[in-house]
Amino acid sequence: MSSAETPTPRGPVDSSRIPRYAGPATYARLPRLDEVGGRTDIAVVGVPFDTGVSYRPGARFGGNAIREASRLLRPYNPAQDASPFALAQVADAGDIAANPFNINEAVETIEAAADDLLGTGARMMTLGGDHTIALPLLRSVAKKHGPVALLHFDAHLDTWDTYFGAEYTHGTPFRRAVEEGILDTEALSHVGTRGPLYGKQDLTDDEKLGFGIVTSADVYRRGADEVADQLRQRIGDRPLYISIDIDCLDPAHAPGTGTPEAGGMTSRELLEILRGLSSCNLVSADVVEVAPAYDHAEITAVAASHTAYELTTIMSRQIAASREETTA
Ligand SMILES: N=C(N)NCCCC(=O)O
Ligand SMILES: [Zn+2]
Ligand SMILES: [Zn+2]
Repeated sequence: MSSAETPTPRGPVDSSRIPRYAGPATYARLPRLDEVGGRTDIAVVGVPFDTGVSYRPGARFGGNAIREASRLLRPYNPAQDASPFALAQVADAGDIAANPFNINEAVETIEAAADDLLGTGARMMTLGGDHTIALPLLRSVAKKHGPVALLHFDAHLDTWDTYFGAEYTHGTPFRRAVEEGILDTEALSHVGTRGPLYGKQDLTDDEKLGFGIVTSADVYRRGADEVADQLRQRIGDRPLYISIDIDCLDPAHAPGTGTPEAGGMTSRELLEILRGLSSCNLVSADVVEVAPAYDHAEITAVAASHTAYELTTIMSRQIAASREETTA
């Protein structure tokens, strides 16, 4: 497509004219999908679903809490020297309506809705919801790209087998994904892992599935830059999916979550690692497990809104770069 045919993206509401606290919240005050003709380069979509949790519920309210907390985001991202909402069209695609009383049906609904969005050519920036939703999202992404590299930021492994006999839960999505062959097992990493496990076997099982682990202590000792370099080398130019459980952060940085664990990363470390991955081929991403009932002063929702902002910036820079390549 020539640049003449590329419409100028419609950006966020101008906060110097309409106070940022006015009006209904979309992510970053961006237009809704219907306001940009149903087509967008990046679709920010909520998944208000938390039937898969093993402890505190409430992540069903996470997406809207992140939208509310994102009102203060500004259009230029100095850390990546980019204006993400000008480089590509980013729009808020609303919520996927998943059945709260039937996990299997919800998983199917989420996959079908993701198929529709990805089918339009959009990349997805999903706001959860509990971590169960990563499985149907990965299924859909793999239909489009083949098995993808996965970076999984989380206190937890989420590669357990079942809970109370249920195979789709927030503790099991990545075991299911490996079993289903939708992940590229040469490039799977957990980042921010910590906390008690059921037994040592959890680690053996996880390693057998193909995962490497960067613990939160590793991040502290080695620093964000070195960790990002190492991850980038492992990922190479593979299509990459990033799944961020906000409980990768220390409860001091993200109290509003369902299964908090002490000793986590700071939000500065998380944002810096993501910035260090800006050259990766990020095809879609999620930020999950924000449970606003346990939040204070929007600490968690603000961290999540900035996390999604860095991810969106990575994607929009790549979209702009590949557009330039095809017009050159
Ligand atoms: N994905 C999250 N947040 N937590 C998984 C914890 C599973 C457990 O209760 O053992
Ligand atoms: Zn977790
Ligand atoms: Zn998780």
